Amino acid sequence: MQMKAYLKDDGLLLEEPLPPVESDGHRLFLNFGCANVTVSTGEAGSAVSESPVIKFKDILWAQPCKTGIHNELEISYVRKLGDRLVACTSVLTVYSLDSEPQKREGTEDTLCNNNSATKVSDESTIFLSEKVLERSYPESEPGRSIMVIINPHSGQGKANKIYETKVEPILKAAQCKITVARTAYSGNASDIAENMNIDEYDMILCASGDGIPHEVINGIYRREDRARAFDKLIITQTPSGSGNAMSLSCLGTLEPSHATLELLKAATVRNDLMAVCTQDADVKLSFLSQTYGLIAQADIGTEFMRWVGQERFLLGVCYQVLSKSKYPCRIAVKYIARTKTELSQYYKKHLNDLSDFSPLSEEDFKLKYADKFIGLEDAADLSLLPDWEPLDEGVCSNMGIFYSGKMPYISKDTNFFPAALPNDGSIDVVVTDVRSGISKTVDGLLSLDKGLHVWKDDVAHIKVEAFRVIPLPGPNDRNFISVDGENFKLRPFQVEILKGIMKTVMSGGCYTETGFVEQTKD
Ligand SMILES: Nc1ncnc2c1ncn2[C@@H]1O[C@H](COP(=O)(O)OP(=O)(O)OP(=O)(O)O)[C@@H](O)[C@H]1O
Repeated sequence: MQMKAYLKDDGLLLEEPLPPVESDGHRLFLNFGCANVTVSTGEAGSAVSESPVIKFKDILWAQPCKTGIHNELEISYVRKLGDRLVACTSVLTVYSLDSEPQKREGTEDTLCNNNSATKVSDESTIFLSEKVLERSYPESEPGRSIMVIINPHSGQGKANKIYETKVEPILKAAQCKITVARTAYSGNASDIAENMNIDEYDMILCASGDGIPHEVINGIYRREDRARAFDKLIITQTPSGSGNAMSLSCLGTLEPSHATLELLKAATVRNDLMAVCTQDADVKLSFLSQTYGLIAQADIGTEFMRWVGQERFLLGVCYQVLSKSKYPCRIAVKYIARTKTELSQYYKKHLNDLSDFSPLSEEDFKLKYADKFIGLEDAADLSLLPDWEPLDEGVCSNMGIFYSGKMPYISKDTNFFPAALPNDGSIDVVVTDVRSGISKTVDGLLSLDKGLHVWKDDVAHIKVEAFRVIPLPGPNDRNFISVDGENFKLRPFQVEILKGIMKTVMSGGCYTETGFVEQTKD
């Protein structure tokens, strides 16, 4: 006999709690007579069910059971096993939760009741599974068609294993149509995105670090039908690299199986992108950040230490701070909010802005300021941009960090842009001055997890529509510019916002909570 389950508002109430799930590291055991269990690999562990409810938020798929027995459904769902989620499938006899069946007569809930347990017709079984699916995907679509792009070299080379053990079992249990491509060279993800048949897919899932989403948006940007392609495809990430800002900022997790569940269930949001151009007309899109100075040195300048793992960045930051390195430059901006008070007011005003889903056109890719920079004899010449303003020369000559970004979390515990908003048409910029001294710099860096650094007096925090950075010769032998965590040739560059170009998914329809609204002053 199958386990009975009752349809409730938040999920399926089982007659008794689910039995424990156990894993020996290779196989998954679920000691449950009526359960089919997906085989998984990964770490060993066990999970005991506290609740007898399979919540809709954990349900991946529901379909009439192959046995053809009425109101028997095959339900796939995730369960917690240690820190991660595993996919399970159970056959359940589903009834509505109806302690008073007479009240429900003539309504859809007469499908079933827990007293009389009446079997329903074939049609009702289909209806029942559709109802479960509908409730399980209130903000998204079940069974999406996904192009998965894995960078086997991401992080410490574990992206393949992470995908196969933590991501794919959940996608398969959710009946997604999956095509897997593994990158064979740097730039391969761009080529895939440029040439893929967009009609076959709903989503591009980057099983990688942030380098692959960066390549994907640039591959799509090169397409002749880029407006239609950006309109059609959702771009998302399961974390597998050393930098996974997209999953942290949009899906709120660095754990690949949790990210997979989130990306299946989360709401679609339009996110701004940034166009980064140089004077020789080279335009690259960026979804995350551009940085010059301390952070770029700590990131790109420590590439030779990749074997160290994520700690290499921290080591790089410590070295830069202790050596009091400065990175002279000139910066000009087109302000949106120039003071912290203005920025707070702006943030509150735009916090609940909704995505505009009207179709994109070539107009949306038109750059407003690029032609006033490309080919300019003197990169510092602002005469063609009367609304732009140079940043303080003293600060720029003693600059420690220049960091501009779109998404709030750039890495674990680093809430660098707590005031970032997905589609408001602004770029957040943070600039520090090395004259404030090591202790203040360290104090600022220690406040990064809560995003409190932006409130420090000696940290400039502004919102802009566009900006220009001109690196100047300084005391260091080798300086770097990083765009989305990738090395960008050292030269003057200009960035402007492209509003709402990229479709992605975000838990709750917004960026991961940063705490900025609580900190804003009136
Ligand atoms: N097969 C490949 N061989 C070499 N490089 C590759 C290959 N596939 C992708 N790449 C490059 O690897 C880089 C890093 O990718 P990704 O962001 O996925 O990993 P990561 O570990 O987070 O990297 P990073 O340390 O740069 O943040 C990208 O710039 C991409 O172009």
